[in-house]
Parts: sequence; C-alpha cells; structure tokens
Amino acid sequence: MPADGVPLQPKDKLLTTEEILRLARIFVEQGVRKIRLTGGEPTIRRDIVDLVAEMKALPQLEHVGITTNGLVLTRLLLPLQRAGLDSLNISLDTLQKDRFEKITRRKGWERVIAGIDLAVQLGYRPKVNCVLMRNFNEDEVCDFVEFTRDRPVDVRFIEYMPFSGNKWHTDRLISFKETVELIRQRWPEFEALPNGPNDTSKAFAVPGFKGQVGFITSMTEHFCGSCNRLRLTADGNIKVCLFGNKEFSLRDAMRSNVSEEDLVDLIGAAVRRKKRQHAAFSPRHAEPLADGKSPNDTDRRLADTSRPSTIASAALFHHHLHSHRSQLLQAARHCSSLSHVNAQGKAQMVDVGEKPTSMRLAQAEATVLVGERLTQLIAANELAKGDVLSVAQLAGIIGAKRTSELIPLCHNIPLSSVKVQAQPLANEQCVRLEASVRCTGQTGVEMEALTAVSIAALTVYDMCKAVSHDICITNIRLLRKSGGKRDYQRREQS
Ligand SMILES: Nc1nc2c(ncn2[C@@H]2O[C@H](COP(=O)(O)OP(=O)(O)OP(=O)(O)O)[C@@H](O)[C@H]2O)c(=O)[nH]1
Ligand SMILES: C[S@@+](CC[C@H](N)C(=O)[O-])C[C@H]1O[C@@H](n2cnc3c(N)ncnc32)[C@H](O)[C@@H]1O
Ligand code: SF4
Repeated sequence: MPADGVPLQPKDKLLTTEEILRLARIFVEQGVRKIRLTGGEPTIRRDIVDLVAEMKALPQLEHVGITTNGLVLTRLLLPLQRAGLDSLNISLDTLQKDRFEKITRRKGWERVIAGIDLAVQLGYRPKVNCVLMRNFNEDEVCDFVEFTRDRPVDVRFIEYMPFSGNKWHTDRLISFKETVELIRQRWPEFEALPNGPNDTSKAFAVPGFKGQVGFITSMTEHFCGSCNRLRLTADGNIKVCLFGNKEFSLRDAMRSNVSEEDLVDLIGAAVRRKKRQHAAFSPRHAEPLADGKSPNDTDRRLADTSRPSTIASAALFHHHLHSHRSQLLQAARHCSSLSHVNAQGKAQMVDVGEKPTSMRLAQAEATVLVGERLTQLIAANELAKGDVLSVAQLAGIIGAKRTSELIPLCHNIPLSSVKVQAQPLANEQCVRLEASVRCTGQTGVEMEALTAVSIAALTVYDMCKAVSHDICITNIRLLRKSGGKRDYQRREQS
C-alpha cells in the first residue's frame, strides 16, 4: 500500500452486480470455463457471496476461484463455501507480523494466517501468493517453504513485476532459478512436479511435506505461449493481457444498450488481438533461461505500462449510429425522385428475389486528414482515448454489418467477410481506411463497404477530436466491385 493510499474509483464507474453476471454469462456461453474474482480486493464488494452463488448457477461454468488479501476470510469463507466457491488464493508476502504491517500499513497478519488455516479446515488447498523482492523478504524464502511442511497449502513465489508506480527495478527482481538454488541449499531433494497445460506456476515440493511450492516466473520465463486468460477490470474494461493497455469498455457498451451480438463481437475482436507474449517487454530475458537458451541482455526494457487508454467508443459509436440513422431517415422523406419509389410515391425496396446468386465483393476507401501531430500519435498508439486504429477497424466491421439499419432501402445481406484496414500515412498526414466486404447473394455489398469506411472514419474523428478539431474526412469512395451485373474498377486511385 503506497504511503498516500490509492485513489478509489467512484462507485458508479464500477460494474454493478447485474452487469458482472451478464458478462459472466456471455463469457461462459462463449466457452470460458473458469472465473477468478481478483482485484483490487474482491472481498470489499458487498455482493461477493451472491456473485459466487450466481456464477456457480451457470451450468457450463466449471470453476469459480477468488484471489484475496485474506483479511476478512474468517468472516466470509464459510458463506463463500456455501455459495460454491471452488478454490482460493491468498496473498501474503511475509510471515513476520511487523513486516506485514509495514507493507500493508495495517494490522491483520494474524487474521490472514487464521484465514489460511480456516481454508484448510474447510477442505480447501489454498494457494499462498508471495511476491519476492530483494532486500525486502528474500530472507523468508525458507520460512515459506517450511510453512508447507505440515499444511496442505501451495506457497507460490511470484517474480516481482513492473506495474505503473511500483518502483520496479531489475535489481529488486529475484528470479525463479535463484530462488530454487537458495531452497536447494537447505533441501537438496527439492523436486519439480508435473504442471497443467495453462498453469501460471511451476510446481515443486520437498518430498514428505504436506504442501508444495510453486514459482510464477512471469519475468524470467514468461508463460504467454500457453496463456488463455482474459481479464475484466472492476470498471468493465476487457484486457487480453495483464500488461496490455485497456481494451474496450464493456461497461460503456452495455450502458449504451449495444446488442448482445455486438457485445460478443467486441469481446471477440479483443481476443483476436491477443499477442503471443506480453506487450510490455522486449522479447529479451533477464537471465539464462531454464531451457538453455542464451540471454542477450540483462537489462530488461520496459514499455510504458502506465499509458492511459480509455476506449469508450462503443457508447459513442452507438450514439453516432442513432443520430446518423435519424438524419438519413429525414433525408429519405424529401427524396421523391429516387428509383426506390413505387407508383404511389412510397419508398420501396427493389425486389432482388429473381436475381441470380453470386459471390460479390466490394472495396471502398476513406481518408481522414488529421495533420502531422495526430498522425504521429496514432502511429505510436499514444492517444489518451486508446488504440485508434483497432477501434476504427472494429467500428468499420460493425458498420458494415449494420448497413441495412442505417441506409433505409438497403437489403439486409448476410455477409461472409468484412475486412477493414486502418493505416496512418506519415507523408500524407492522414489515416487511410480501406474496407473489403464479401457475400454470396442476390445483391451486392458496395453500400456495406462504403458504410464500413464511413463509420471507421467517424470513429477516427471521435477518438482524435480531444487533440484537434482540424480533421477532415474525405475521399469516401468505391474502389472496385465484382460479382453483380456490372463489375466496376476505379481507374485513378490516388
Ligand atoms: N503474466 C501473467 N501473470 C499472471 C497472470 N495471471 C496471474 N498471474 C500471476 O500470478 C499471480 C497470482 O495470481 P492469482 O490471482 O493467484 O491467479 P492464478 O495464478 O492465475 O491462479 P490459479 O488459477 O490458481 O492458477 C499474479 O500476481 C501474477 O503474478 C497472467 O495472466 N499473466
Ligand atoms: C493484485 S492482487 C489482487 C487480489 C487481492 N487484492 C490480493 O491481495 O490477493 C493479485 C496478486 O497479484 C500479486 N501482485 C501484486 N503486485 C505484484 C507485482 N508487482 N508483481 C507480481 N505480483 C504482484 C499479489 O501479490 C496477488 O497475489
Ligand atoms: S500474455 Fe499477458 S496475460 Fe498472458 S501470460 Fe503473458 S503477460 Fe500474462
């Protein structure tokens, strides 16, 4: 706990019980089988027991766990167990009462130990998380191993990770290998055990001890290759990586009544951007790897993990859709000479039922002139609102899918593919957007491609307008289309 405490989020920014449960249901329907409630500190939520009970009622969910500072377990663990809690991890960085009070700036060490013992009595095999820091608690490594002699607990040593403001430094990191060597000086028989496919920790034990020891080697041997985790912050942002920027505000999407289908799309798009390894570091390792690969640098490079990036565009996007739609409907009422008008002067859709089915493709582009500074900020992904290019891409995809709702007489066409590319061009000081839409049907998809780039362009505007209003959306145009009665190819494309 920092000396000045930590700023708390206003309550209305946090997800409500209903919002958490709705997202839990959606995630489970999409294939998630384990949910861990962590934090922040999950036990400060008054609804924590109800949350566990409601989640356990989701038929396909196999496991609900919690990670807690353990301070109120003696009061809460029994109700949590009755609610169905499957497992618990308790954070404890020291076995010394005074040191605990120094780290946490509060009393309560005895309560945490009592919470661990209660968990054991109730039949759990709790995991005890201990972050090792040099010149701080490294002298307790063997005490923690000793803690596993008579208790069926899994003590896990976590390599100290850099998070914004925690004064991380390479020198403070105590590596997995170093810790194992230290333990083997006292217990030479300390042995490795098998691990599960997506475990964060490497299991070890002293033969004969009731408990075991694990190592979470996020820094020296990252396990990103087998990482299958998604993270949802207390205020509703989905993060596909612990070290990544915030992704989308699912809270804002839900509060602006985005449909469930679009919510699933937002989640899917975030998941597809999950990288092979964590974003915050160069691929270099801090020291020789256990698998024998040689390191090339001991100086770990950190990217800026504290960069703010609130992406609340789902809400704004929804707003655009609605205002855009009513403007368009108004315009349609004044257009009496359209071909989509019947003999009585009423608007009608063209009946495409007789047309042959064919594979149709349309490509369109748009250019957003943003100026030099914004082009640089976008390229470096340094805008406060978040990752402009990814959000624009996603908005374009949603736009293509919603075209028939926006353009009054457009058919609702099942699309087989929508691809949107967003590229900052340094020389032209612009973002170029290109959409490519495909379907197999009786009418084409040029409106879908044009809508995709238009919505993507508006999204770029929306995410940049805090920096400058000197932005111009231009050159929204069809590039080519094929598969219908007449193909089209734009000649001059600059
Ligand atoms: N790099 C990385 N580290 C993680 C991730 N999840 C958990 N950890 C590390 O594991 C520590 C303990 O996290 P816990 O909340 O106990 O969760 P867990 O280890 O995933 O728990 P289990 O489900 O019991 O394996 C964290 O402090 C991190 O150091 C992750 O997704 N990526
Ligand atoms: C952030 S806490 C949140 C849950 C809960 N409040 C708790 O104390 O367990 C989750 C885990 O992250 C660990 N953790 C916190 N800061 C860390 C750091 N800089 N490096 C590695 N692990 C860290 C904690 O020790 C804890 O086990
Ligand atoms: S990809 Fe991110 S979340 Fe997954 S293990 Fe690596 S750091 Fe953790």
